[in-house]
Amino acid sequence: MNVGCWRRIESLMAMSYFFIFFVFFTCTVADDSIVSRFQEYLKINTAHPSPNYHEAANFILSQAKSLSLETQTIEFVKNKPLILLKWSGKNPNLPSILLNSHTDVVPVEPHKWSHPPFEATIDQGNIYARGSQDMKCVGLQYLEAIRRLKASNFEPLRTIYISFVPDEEIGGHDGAEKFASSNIFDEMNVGIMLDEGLASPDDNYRLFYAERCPMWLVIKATGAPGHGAKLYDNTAMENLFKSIESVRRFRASQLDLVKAGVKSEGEVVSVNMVFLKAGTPSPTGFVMNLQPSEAQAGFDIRVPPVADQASLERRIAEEWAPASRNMTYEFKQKVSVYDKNGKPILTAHDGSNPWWALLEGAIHKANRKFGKPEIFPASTDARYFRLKGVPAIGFSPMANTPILLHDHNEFLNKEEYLKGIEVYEHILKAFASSHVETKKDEAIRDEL
Ligand code: MET
Ligand SMILES: [Zn+2]
Ligand SMILES: [Zn+2]
Repeated sequence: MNVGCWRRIESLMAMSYFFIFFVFFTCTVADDSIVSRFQEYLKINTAHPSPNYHEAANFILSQAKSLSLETQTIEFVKNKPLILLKWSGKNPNLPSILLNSHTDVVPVEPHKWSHPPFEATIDQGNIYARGSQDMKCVGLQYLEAIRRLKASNFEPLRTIYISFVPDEEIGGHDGAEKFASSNIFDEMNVGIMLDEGLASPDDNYRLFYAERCPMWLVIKATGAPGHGAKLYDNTAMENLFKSIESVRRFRASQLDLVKAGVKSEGEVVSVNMVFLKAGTPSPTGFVMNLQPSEAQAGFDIRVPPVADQASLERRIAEEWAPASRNMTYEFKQKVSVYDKNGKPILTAHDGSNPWWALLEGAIHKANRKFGKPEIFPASTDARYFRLKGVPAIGFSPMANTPILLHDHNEFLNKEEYLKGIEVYEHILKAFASSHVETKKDEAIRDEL
């Protein structure tokens, strides 16, 4: 080989090194700005009881502007803005796609966190913040996927809406519930909606077709007050404890079904005591030689759509808070697991729902796996949309991630976040290009 030939090989090699370096450098810079935008959103403190909704709204609106999306700010209730974004499809007559996320997060106990919950610190690639899993990740991943689709000149056939709603963590009544029953929503002609799911500790994503419904129960016992030294029947405390024992027996029976592998978490009724309130306060704590005349306990109950909700209500009235034991009860939140025709609220997840196959295909295209469809063990805004007959799938692309929603030290790994964007890119491409005819959930339930 002559010298000239060597030179040419050398310069070709130098060019390819430069090219590889250039691609690597460009990707890293792009990834850094994607992660910075996520951090910016996480730093906005939208924790209850006083979420900073306006700052979150301004941030989302500025992102929407950079993506040339149409925007609408809707206040069904003053100071609780719902941001609705729109990317118009080439065929606006086809049913649209709705991507939903909530902007609020649950409160924190900051001193129990290893990193401050509203600083979005990155430690060993993990982004620590309240909302990193539940569910600011998903909201921004939708937008980042749209950014990439726009950059590749993709044009959706169907219109894509993206909603950022307030108040999910306190029941969604001033957010998704009002939105789903508004004329604005009816006019959107939504054919499929996506909402939140859960992280998965293994490498299978989790997909949800239904959810348990919350029944937040407070039971109250009354009884004659008396001397702290006297043993007698029917005290408020004794009456309450008989109920608590009964609740605990029921709880154990449900947990046993899960432990034995007979049912999954979403298929049993969960009941957890969340507060106890009793006693007569004194400047040093509580009066010790007085048996109180009232005692209360609160329970977070979650009921799967496959359970008999009416019989659970009978159990509450007859065993957990019977009038015969001087007890009363009230629900702080009670959501029916049935629709107006008495059918359980769920989204078809078999061949009758073409969206399901499109979603699974898109996840495979992104080289990811998923497990068997599940019932979401907690509650989401998806139920309001399912109630309107719209198929809804719960999905948060977080594999190989511990489940930390509502926990201390909530985090999401940076690479997992970036991977999720790619997954949504595939899903949106599949959904927005699809011509498939789809049925409303209500029609599918009628056939069941
Ligand atoms: N998503 C929250 C939860 O499951 C809020 C539900 S409101 C009834 O606890
Ligand atoms: Zn959530
Ligand atoms: Zn939550």
